[in-house]
Amino acid sequence: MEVKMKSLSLLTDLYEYSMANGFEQNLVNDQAVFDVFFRKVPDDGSFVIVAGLQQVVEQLVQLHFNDSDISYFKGLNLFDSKFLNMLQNFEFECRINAVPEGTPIFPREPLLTIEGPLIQAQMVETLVLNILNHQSLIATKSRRINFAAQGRPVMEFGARRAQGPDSAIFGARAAVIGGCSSTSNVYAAKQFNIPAAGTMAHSWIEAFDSELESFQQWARIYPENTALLVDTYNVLESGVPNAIKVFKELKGEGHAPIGIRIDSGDIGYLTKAARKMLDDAGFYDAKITVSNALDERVITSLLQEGAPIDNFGVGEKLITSASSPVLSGVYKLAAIERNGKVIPKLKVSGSREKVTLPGIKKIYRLYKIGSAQSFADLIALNYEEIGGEPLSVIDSDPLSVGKMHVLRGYRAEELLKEINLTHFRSNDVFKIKDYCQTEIGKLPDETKRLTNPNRYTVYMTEKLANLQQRLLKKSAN
Ligand SMILES: Nc1ncnc2c1ncn2[C@@H]1O[C@H](COP(=O)(O)OP(=O)(O)OP(=O)(O)O)[C@@H](O)[C@H]1O
Ligand SMILES: O=P(O)(O)OC[C@H]1O[C@H](OP(=O)(O)OP(=O)(O)O)[C@H](O)[C@@H]1O
Ligand SMILES: O=C(O)c1cccnc1
Repeated sequence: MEVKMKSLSLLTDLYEYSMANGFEQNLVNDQAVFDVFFRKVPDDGSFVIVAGLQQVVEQLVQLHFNDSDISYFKGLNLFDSKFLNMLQNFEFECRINAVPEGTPIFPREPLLTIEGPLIQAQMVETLVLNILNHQSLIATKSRRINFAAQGRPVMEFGARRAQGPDSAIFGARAAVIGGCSSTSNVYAAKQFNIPAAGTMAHSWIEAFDSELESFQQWARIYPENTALLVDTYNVLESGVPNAIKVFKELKGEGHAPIGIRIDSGDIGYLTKAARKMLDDAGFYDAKITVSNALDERVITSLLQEGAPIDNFGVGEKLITSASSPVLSGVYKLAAIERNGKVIPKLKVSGSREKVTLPGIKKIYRLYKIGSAQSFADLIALNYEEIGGEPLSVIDSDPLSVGKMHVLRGYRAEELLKEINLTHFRSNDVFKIKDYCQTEIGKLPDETKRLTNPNRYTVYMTEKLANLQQRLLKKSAN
């Protein structure tokens, strides 16, 4: 049985409840639509891999407030008794549309929308962002690291250096969505049905009187799983020769060794020399695993210099997204529904980049007819017919020149899907990983490279652009 995340109803910023309490007294019957989107991709990449929807849904459907929560709220002396009564009998009534986990998504596109009573939709902002921002950040980092590894398996090794237990557990899940093949984190492996993997620590080797004896004892206990850590004393003079001795003994007993792990020093030089030694001894199939503060930059450099590496173990730089540790996904009001009328909302800001896209929207991935490769995305108002031709669109990037284009001969695939909250079944993480790889496969190659990727165009329809302009003008009056 799958273990669920603990209830996090109070994982919120106080102001969500201060506003909700105020809305209860003012706009109690208003419905709202909020969009989750981000403006900047970590590591200057071109897309984010969305992850965390399963945990968002688990949290929202079980959102409730027990007696101790209510008495805590009472003690704050901020909230009206009507509001506290509502919390006591709380049932989440909002509808959610979201892109499936594993979808690559671009700046300004709503990747999740929440529609329902204003009070409720406001209350869940912090929790929704907390979950989506974390898992999407790590899935995005994992995609980069796995892209650099060019298909070689990457084991997630980060539990000891993650920022606390939840980052380790949900980070491991996100790392698999982004491309990792296994995790050393046993809790995450059990919870999410991920293969648990690992080798040994230096302490195993140090604990014995000699390196050779430590290897022999390991081989005796795990004859079918002998990956020996060869860098405790001296990789080429001691570690690899001792590993070869043990592999020969194992071979005599009919077992095939797994290989070696190198965790320090010049990995390029050491793996080449170790590969030669293993091959000279006839152990062509013994795999070389490396670790030590690896990330996409180091992995790219190692593979460029021809390092014969079969597997990577990646911890701290992945689980903390060390080189770019923030995904600033935001939660913005797109519309209010009052007395059956939809009123689009816009946040105007000093910076053009921060002006929001008003109204209830849908997003589409666009393909030329007959092509499996997408050329752009499109943000449209929810009542627009997309797929008919021709369609007037404009680049949604606030820094673009703002020229209108006419799209012809395209196919549009809608990305936001309504989530059935009562019968939501999350996919297996490996299914999500496969889906992620398929979806990335549909994007232009230039958008995927690690350095200076080409910006992928996200259009908005003329109608949406006009609405934004109209509201901007109105706000200036
Ligand atoms: N040939 C290489 N090309 C690029 N980066 C490398 C190469 N070999 C190792 N590295 C990376 O360089 C960094 C070296 O870090 P550091 O100096 O801490 O390692 P170290 O010398 O093995 O020390 P320690 O034993 O403390 O880990 C690591 O991130 C490692 O993965
Ligand atoms: O470098 P990372 O990408 O985070 O990968 C995980 C690191 O954790 C271990 O080191 P540690 O020194 O904690 O323990 P050890 O004695 O097993 O090497 C392992 O040997 C890796 O170096
Ligand atoms: O199993 C391993 O080799 C491992 C696990 C966690 C961290 N470093 C290495």
